[in-house]
Amino acid sequence: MEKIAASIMCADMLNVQTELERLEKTDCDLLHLDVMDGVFVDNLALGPEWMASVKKQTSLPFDIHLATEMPEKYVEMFRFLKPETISFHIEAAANPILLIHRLKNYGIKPSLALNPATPIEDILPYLAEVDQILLMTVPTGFAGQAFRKETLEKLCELKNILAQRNLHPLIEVDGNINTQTISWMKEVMPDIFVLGTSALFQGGDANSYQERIRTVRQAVNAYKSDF
Ligand SMILES: O=C(CO)[C@H](O)[C@H](O)COP(=O)(O)O
Repeated sequence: MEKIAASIMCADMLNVQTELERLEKTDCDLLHLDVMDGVFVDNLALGPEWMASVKKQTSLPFDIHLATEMPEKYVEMFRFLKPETISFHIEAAANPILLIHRLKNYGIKPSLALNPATPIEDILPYLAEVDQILLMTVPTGFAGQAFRKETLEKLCELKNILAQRNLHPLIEVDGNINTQTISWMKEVMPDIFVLGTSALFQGGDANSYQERIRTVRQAVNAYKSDF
């Protein structure tokens, strides 16, 4: 079954404990945590001490996205949190294969993050080595951006390549994911949907998180059954 991840950088940062309690009451599968270094992207987000406090308040597995230069350094900084997955950007890694193997040795699933501007060819040599591919559907860095429609072609191409090579890393999509943008993916359904401001944390009644997640799941199931 497809998984839902909640992107915590989009939550109400002045009420994180309450936000986590609300998420605990939903059937969300993962907590997506973006690390931004102000260099790889023009934004700063989420440090290890803060994540350690979050970990004490939630049972949701961590899905960390390193939107950073030098992911090798950040893997060392964040591995004590025992995340399920760490995604890093191929262009930022000094030696991707070494980092993939190091993550595996640490018991963390390696994932490659792909920005809309990064060609798919850049990750092809590593597809057989990773558990996940984080396909960014907006340029990494900021919540609340518009969906980049050209990433749909990339999703399609990636699915085809994986099928041709009989490889099965999970495909995670992140950036303006909601029922409308999911409808555009119906022919090439990804495996994990990261929900941020667009489908989950936008204003309104925060008690309806479960309802919003249910709506997304229903959309995924409905579009899947169309194909
Ligand atoms: O990766 C991110 C930003 O780079 C966020 O996880 C993502 O943008 C959240 O979703 P939304 O676009 O709906 O705010």
